[in-house]
Amino acid sequence: MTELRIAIGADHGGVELKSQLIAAMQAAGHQVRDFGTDGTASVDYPDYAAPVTSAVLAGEADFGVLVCGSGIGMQISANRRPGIRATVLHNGTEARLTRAHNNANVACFGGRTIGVEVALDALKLFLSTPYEGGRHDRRLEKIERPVA
Ligand SMILES: O=C(CO)[C@H](O)[C@H](O)[C@H](O)COP(=O)(O)O
Repeated sequence: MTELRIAIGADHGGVELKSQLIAAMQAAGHQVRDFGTDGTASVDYPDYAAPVTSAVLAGEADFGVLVCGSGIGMQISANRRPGIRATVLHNGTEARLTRAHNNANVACFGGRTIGVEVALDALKLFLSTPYEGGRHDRRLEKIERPVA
């Protein structure tokens, strides 16, 4: 697999899974930039979605990975930023499809809702599946276009 630059962040509900995802990505040869959090003290997920999505939008990271209790708060926060396409992943099929069809650039996980093996499988597929383009370009352009 090509070496990728990954920005990752989590709140307290995702910190354990974050460590496991980092270890797997580093073992696969990817370059990982960890924006925290590093402990189980209660924090606010938007504070971690912000620097990770900034790194993706600035071109400093190829992909972002965000983990909270459910993945949902991170997904909502990340998708407020134009140019970010973030998806909560529950399995490998969703990971493959959101790359192939949606050109997703941020993968979100629920540290309290997904098993580590399923998360690792989904992340591997997310990072290795290319965007298909073609008819999907038209739809992604419509997402970015202001609604009249
Ligand atoms: O945003 C979320 C819910 O959609 C995340 O799961 C958060 O991690 C969660 O809300 C944090 O909850 P806590 O009770 O403050 O630990």
